[in-house]
Amino acid sequence: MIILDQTTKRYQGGHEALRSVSLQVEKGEMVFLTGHSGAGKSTLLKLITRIEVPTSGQIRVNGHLLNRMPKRQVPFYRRDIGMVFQNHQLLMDRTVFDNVALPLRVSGAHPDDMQRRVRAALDKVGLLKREKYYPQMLSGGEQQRVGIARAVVNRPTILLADEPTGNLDPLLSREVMNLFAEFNRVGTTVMIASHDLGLIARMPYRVLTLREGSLVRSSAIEGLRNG
Ligand SMILES: Nc1ncnc2c1ncn2[C@@H]1O[C@H](COP(=O)(O)OP(=O)(O)OP(=O)(O)O)[C@@H](O)[C@H]1O
Repeated sequence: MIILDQTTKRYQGGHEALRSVSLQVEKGEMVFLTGHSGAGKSTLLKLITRIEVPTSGQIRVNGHLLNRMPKRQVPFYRRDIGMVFQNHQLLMDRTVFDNVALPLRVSGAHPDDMQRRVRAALDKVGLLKREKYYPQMLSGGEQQRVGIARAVVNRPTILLADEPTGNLDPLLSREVMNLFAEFNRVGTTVMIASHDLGLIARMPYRVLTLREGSLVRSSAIEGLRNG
């Protein structure tokens, strides 16, 4: 579960990226996070991954109070969170297998275990036959799916994505969103920051909307659908 309680984030220089945001995402829920460019979506995801810390207010994730988490505990905490980026941030000189294996190498997994888990993750995103390919040999949609496999290889309970369909055409965007929905169906909590209102409106999930750092709406999307 993700809980923000009157969370404010002011960056150095004084810009208030988030203003007293309170929200709760239930365990096993899938939500979209939307808002204009600069509204604070990435900042919110960075607070949840503990890349940034709030200036005031609290964040609690899976029972951990992030404000008070000692630095040495952060890598362990992050193993339970998968992160997907718009530009997927794959290593272009490594194979698909090695890219997906990266988080397991960092956490010191046993080689046998690594192989099994990388293949399981690639299987889930439909890329089992591409493990020996290099990223540039794949389409944009496939590259994004490698990024998703890497994010889930540690079997995180929370999956976060920052504009994961930003570079994809509508069909591939839909495929990628459906993939997130599949991970959600088996129990993963999913939060996706996205500008793609058309796509979001077609999916049955709660939408959190930020405007200039404030949460302006947290609702089901009936209005959007009917409108
Ligand atoms: N490290 C930083 N230092 C100072 N200001 C920052 C920093 N990171 C973000 N900001 C500012 O905070 C505000 C919110 O940024 P953020 O990246 O969270 O927005 P966003 O909603 O994700 O935008 P986009 O959709 O364009 O990615 C912006 O005004 C941005 O310029």
